[in-house]
Amino acid sequence: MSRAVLSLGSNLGDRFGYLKLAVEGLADGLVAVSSVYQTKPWGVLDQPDFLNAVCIVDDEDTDHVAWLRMAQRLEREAERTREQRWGPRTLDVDVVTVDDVRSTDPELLLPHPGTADRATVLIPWLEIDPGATVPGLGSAAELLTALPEADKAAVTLRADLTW
Ligand SMILES: Nc1ncnc2c1ncn2[C@@H]1O[C@H](COP(=O)(O)OP(=O)(O)OP(=O)(O)O)[C@@H](O)[C@H]1O
Ligand SMILES: Nc1nc2c(c(=O)[nH]1)N=C(CO)CN2
Repeated sequence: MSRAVLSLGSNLGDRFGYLKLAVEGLADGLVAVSSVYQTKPWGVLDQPDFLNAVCIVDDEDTDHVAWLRMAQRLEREAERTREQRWGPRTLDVDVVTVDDVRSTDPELLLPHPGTADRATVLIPWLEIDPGATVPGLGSAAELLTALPEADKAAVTLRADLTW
C-alpha cells in the first residue's frame, strides 16, 4: 500500500474544470479531497489567482515514481504547457509526500521542497488530515503556524465550488 498527498493548482482557462479533471482521473485511489481554495499567486506575482486543492490517494501497486507519472499524465490531459517557472498553467499536480519516502532525485524530490513554505498546500491538506506530518519536517499544523499571516490570508475558501 502506498499513500500519496497530491496538490492541485490551476490559474488558466476553466480552472475548476481542470481541477475536476484531475480529481476524476484519480477516482479509483481517492481517499479524501479538500475543498477548493482561491489563492493569491506566489513566485510570479503578476498572474491570475489560482484555485488550489489537495487530494489524498492510495493504491497497493503504485510507488512514488508511479505517482509522479500519474501527476504528469493528468497535466498532459489538461494540455498543460511549461513556459515559465512558477508561471500560469491550466493544471499543476505536485507530489507533496508519498508515505515516509525521502528523495533527492531532482526528477522527484520528496517531500516536495515547497511544502513547508506554501499555505496554498498546507491549508487544504490540514482540512482533510489535521494530523498531517511532512517527513523530516514534522507537523504540517506547526509549519503553517510558522508562516506569515499574509500568506494565510491569501488563501480563501471557495465554498461555492463543490466537487
Ligand atoms: N515532488 C514533485 N512533484 C512534482 N514534480 C516534481 C517533484 N519533484 C521534482 N519534480 C520535478 O519538477 C519538474 C518541474 O515541475 P513543474 O513544472 O510542475 O514546477 P513548478 O510547478 O513550476 O514549480 P514547483 O515544483 O516549485 O511547484 C518536473 O519535471 C518534475 O520531474
Ligand atoms: N497561489 C498559488 N501560486 C502559485 C501556484 C499555486 O498553486 N498557487 N503554483 C505555482 C507554480 O507551481 C506558482 N504560484
